[in-house]
Amino acid sequence: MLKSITKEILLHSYLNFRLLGINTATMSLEQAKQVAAYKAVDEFVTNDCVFGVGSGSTVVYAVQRLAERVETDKLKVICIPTSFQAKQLIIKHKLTLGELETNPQIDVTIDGADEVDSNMILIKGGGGCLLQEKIVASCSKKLIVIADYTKDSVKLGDRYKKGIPIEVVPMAYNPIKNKIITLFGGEIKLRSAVAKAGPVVTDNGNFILDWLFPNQSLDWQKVNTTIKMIPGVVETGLFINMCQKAYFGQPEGNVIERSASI
Ligand SMILES: O=C(CO)[C@H](O)[C@H](O)COP(=O)(O)O
Repeated sequence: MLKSITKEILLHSYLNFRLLGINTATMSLEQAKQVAAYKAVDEFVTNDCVFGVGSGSTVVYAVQRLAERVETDKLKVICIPTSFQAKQLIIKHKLTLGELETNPQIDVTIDGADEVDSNMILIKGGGGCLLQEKIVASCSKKLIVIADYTKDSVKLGDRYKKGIPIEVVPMAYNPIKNKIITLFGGEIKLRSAVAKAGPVVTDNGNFILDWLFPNQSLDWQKVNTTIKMIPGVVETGLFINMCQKAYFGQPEGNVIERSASI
């Protein structure tokens, strides 16, 4: 039943995209995000659960699906946001908004990713929400990633070319930048805002550095710990040993799954 509903929704989306004149490549990417999101919600969201809501464009589909399930299946779900965007999505869909103060233990968080390597190490923070995303993930029994096929890689940096986002306290951005380059090499850019002059300011009032790391094999656990020890670094976009399962939506509409080895 659920499968046929999902198929029908996808067919409608396809026809709508065609009518709106959106090209097939765009349609495929959006369709890929949607199928991954719907599958994850259908498999992991249960009645009476506390649900972590990730950030980004793929999560929009997950929240849409959650709202449908809450309505049709009368599910009781408390939603914990990972960003301003996630909070707005929860409010828009009239879902129950919670917070870590009252719900410190989350059953499952569904979030997007910029890249997922073969060891289930994630790069996150392309949308600048890495700090709250990592806090919420760390309070979750399960972190499930939803992504389109372009995020699926063997080695970090194979697919995502914008580097590892690092959230930093504004006054320290320049020394942190120099320290990371001295320690590991590569190049670092202070992320610039698009519709504002100057840098991106995160939901937490910080800056984001994007570290274009050198193309060599790195011990990510060690890299993450070392960077986090630099005074002024708030959080990195490296998510290591946090994600149990990833769903990659494919252009043809199917979903490829990857699980962490335990
Ligand atoms: O980490 C994130 C935001 O900080 C997002 O989850 C990541 O950027 C993926 O976004 P999208 O689903 O739009 O591709």
